[in-house]
Amino acid sequence: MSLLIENAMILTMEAERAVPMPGDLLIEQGRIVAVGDVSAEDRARAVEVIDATGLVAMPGLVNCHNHAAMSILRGFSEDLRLMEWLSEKMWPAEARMTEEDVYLGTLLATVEMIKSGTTAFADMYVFTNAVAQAVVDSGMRGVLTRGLIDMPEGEAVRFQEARELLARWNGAGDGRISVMVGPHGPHTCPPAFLRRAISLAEEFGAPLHIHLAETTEEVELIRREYDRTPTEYLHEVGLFDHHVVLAHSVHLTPGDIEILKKVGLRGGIAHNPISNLKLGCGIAPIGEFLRAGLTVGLGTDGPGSATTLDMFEEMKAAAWMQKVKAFDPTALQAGQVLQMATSEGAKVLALDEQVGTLTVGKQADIILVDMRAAHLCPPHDLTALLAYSASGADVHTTIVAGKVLMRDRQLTQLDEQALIAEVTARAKRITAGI
Ligand SMILES: CSC[C@H]1O[C@@H](n2cnc3c(O)ncnc32)[C@H](O)[C@@H]1O
Ligand SMILES: [Zn+2]
Repeated sequence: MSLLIENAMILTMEAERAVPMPGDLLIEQGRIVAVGDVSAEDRARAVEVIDATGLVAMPGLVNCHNHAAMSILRGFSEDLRLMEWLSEKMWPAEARMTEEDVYLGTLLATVEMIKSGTTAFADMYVFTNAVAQAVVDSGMRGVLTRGLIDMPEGEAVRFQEARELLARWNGAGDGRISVMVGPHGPHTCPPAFLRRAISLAEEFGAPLHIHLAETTEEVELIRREYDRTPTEYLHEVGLFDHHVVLAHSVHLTPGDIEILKKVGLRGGIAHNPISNLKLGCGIAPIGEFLRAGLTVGLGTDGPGSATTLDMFEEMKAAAWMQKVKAFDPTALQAGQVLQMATSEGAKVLALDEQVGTLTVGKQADIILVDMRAAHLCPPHDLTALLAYSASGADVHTTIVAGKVLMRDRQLTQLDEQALIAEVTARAKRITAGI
């Protein structure tokens, strides 16, 4: 099966200052086999042709941190501090959620992501068989973890689910699913618990994904408990000997950044600017991370804290926040946030051999963005327009592993209205009285 995308402006994202070039893309067996000039002979083999006149073809966006099923809790509880929001609202609601709720919530989130140009996402949640099944059914690419929190009861069950995710789902969905180990965070994972999670990762040769230094409360708590910063704590327990995704990392000190630099951190930071804004967490020191040579990707966080899963909004917020933090409009530029949302995000999630750039041999995770709109005119600088002026609603077509999941804004696999009705009905039961 081969798919030809012709007459596109192609942004390969192979370099920060990549310049869009006119041309075609040929996809065979789910992979990119030609970029730019496609020979007449190759064109003739195409079974399906998409005319991309007026559209930019670029790598699908990579969301490095999500709790997708929380779409079922979106808008249920707002304007609270993180610890209060989690312990008084989210965790009681999650305790009522069934496997089917998680499946449908995740599937609804995939609709939103596909419609706004995300092709791969990292997730941390519970009932992960259901999360994985939703990823398979959606056609998206997922990097999944079973979130592990130290609680008085059920530790064996949580670790059993994490183990099952690793053993059963890694590589599933024709290789679209990969699995990491997900200790939730420094304040929810004491040392022995964290070591158990690391051992599990070592057993399966899997990377890890964890929240880090999201709030000043967390920093104070870890200081009181261990007389360390959260980063020092994780370092001492041995987390940084592995490929690790560090979500948030808002309150890292220069010493913490030095630690990550010294260990030659494999993986990187999943920066969630809108969630950090909305929860009043602060502004992560992205400029310092980049100067230290760390890899930084973008994420939304869960739909409860992020409001939407639109990665175009995250690109804007990331740039604006760094500019205002530094009082410097040259801080974090358009090309950099586009890289964070594509090629750099793929590195953070250990997906860079497969996706993140439009390169021959990589998986065909591609989006077409419709530039034929008043807010995307005139085309002086397509990179700046994509980073600062476009939104998820401008995504015309979304392709994962060569399969078209949305064509001309019509979903090909999922029934959005049916999912909305199902999730709306379930949300009432979950949140009643909390
Ligand atoms: C045990 S699965 C993951 C767990 O994380 C919770 N969560 C959602 N958003 C955040 C956030 O911003 N910081 C920390 N934890 C978060 C979610 O409710 C799940 O319980
Ligand atoms: Zn999170």
